[in-house]
Amino acid sequence: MRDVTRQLTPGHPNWPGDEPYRLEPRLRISGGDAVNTVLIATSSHTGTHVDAPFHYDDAGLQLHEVPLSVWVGPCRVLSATGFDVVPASVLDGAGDLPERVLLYTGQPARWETFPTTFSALSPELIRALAERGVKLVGTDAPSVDPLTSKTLDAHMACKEAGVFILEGLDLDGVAPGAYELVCLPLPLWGGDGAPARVILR
Ligand SMILES: N[C@@H](CC(=O)c1ccccc1NC=O)C(=O)O
Ligand SMILES: [Zn+2]
Ligand SMILES: [Zn+2]
Repeated sequence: MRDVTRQLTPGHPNWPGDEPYRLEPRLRISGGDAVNTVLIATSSHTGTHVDAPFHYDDAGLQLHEVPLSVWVGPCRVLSATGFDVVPASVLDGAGDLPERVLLYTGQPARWETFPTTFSALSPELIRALAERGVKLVGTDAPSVDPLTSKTLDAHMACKEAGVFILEGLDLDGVAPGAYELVCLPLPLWGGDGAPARVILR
């Protein structure tokens, strides 16, 4: 079993301008309360997280409308390092693919700062995955589109092809191959996405 989740730490690098993860103390035993509690604050797109289609499509499914079966089941890890934009040719010779494909683009296990230059996925790759029956694409990069994209071409290709998105994985040192993916997003009603705990086994 391998945990491929980025640990959320206070100040975890975030999409520029977005809300960082933090815990704001509410009740404190040290202050005379019976228990400790916190307010959990974070963007829905911090660290390892899923996108619900509503993130990039007003008419798309919100998180509670996406079946858990999307996120759990057979998957393949493919290596796709060294690209600005990952081309469809990374699937050459990959054979039959399961419904979930995770791409290692070379991101390190820990982000000290937000990686502003990362590998995006090409719309052609998204379409080629969908043609092979893939329903979920995952990446170790913070997004499937480049940081400065205004048109979100890969997200739009996912919308058109019905491919769900998992972002911000830690795939450093994971051997390419076949696994079972267990990705459990927080059950946030109405969410456009959510942090997820993700393991491979
Ligand atoms: N596409 C990125 C997030 C993203 O685009 C974003 C996240 C927070 C605030 C603004 C964002 N994009 C704005 O154009 C993602 O899915 O994680
Ligand atoms: Zn996201
Ligand atoms: Zn996204």
